[in-house]
Amino acid sequence: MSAVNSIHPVSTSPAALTLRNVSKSFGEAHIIRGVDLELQRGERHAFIGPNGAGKSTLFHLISGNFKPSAGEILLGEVPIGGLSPERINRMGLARSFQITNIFPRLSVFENLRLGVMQRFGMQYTLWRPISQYRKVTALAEQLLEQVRLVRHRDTLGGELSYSEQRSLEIGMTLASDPKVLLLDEPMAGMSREETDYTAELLRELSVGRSLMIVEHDMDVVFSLCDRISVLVYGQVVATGTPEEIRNNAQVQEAYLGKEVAA
Ligand SMILES: Nc1ncnc2c1ncn2[C@@H]1O[C@H](COP(=O)(O)OP(=O)(O)OP(=O)(O)O)[C@@H](O)[C@H]1O
Repeated sequence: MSAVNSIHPVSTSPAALTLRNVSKSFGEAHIIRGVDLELQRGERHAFIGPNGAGKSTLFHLISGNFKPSAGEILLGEVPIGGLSPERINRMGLARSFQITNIFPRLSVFENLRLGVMQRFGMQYTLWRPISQYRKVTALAEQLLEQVRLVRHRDTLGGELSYSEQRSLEIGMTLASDPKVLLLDEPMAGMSREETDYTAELLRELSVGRSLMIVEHDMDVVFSLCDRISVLVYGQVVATGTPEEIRNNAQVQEAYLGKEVAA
């Protein structure tokens, strides 16, 4: 199957994230098989593909949860393949998972403040300069507004609705002020209304960053993203603009069918 390789002119090089011939095997199972990709600065890029194609595995490789069996991963111009997730996070890449990952017994504000403290490598201690405390508080307040949770400032994380919990989680992901943001199925389990709301939120929050998402909701993928890559059996079979992917007969046949043609 031939790849559609059109580079969307979102920004000039170097790319925010580069994958060169990235592969991952578990024993004899070759799950990711030579993926090449350039995520441009400011670009919103989706990975789509059938269940088991390797989308989550690819995210695990980029975020440092798995070590590549072969190939190169660069954040900007710096190789990150095989580094720890914490180190990669400090270098400017943040990731959220399919499962919501917040502290249910802390308030929304406390969750966000914890995220900001982690960014500065701060632990909970009684002794901290007041200036640092103010900075952390100000940044947490800013995040609270960005993820539109001001009215839930003092609500416990566990008492938010599901989509509000995902908004909070996105806020915590942003607490490290990442250049590259990876979101794994951010709309999973949401109603149509919640999905539309979250898509709009992501559009706002991704300004000035590069976003890579894995998402099964094709309406979101095609309206939110600048480019889409189609992963089948661990290989990128096409990369292109939504229009290019929509019109790619091989993609329609191999995976999307009527969903995209409609
Ligand atoms: N640690 C592991 N050891 C062995 N096989 C694994 C491991 N992690 C994932 N796999 C296999 O890799 C394949 C790809 O899984 P992955 O979760 O990356 O797919 P996916 O495209 O994200 O699927 P979905 O859309 O269902 O989430 C699957 O066959 C899975 O069983």
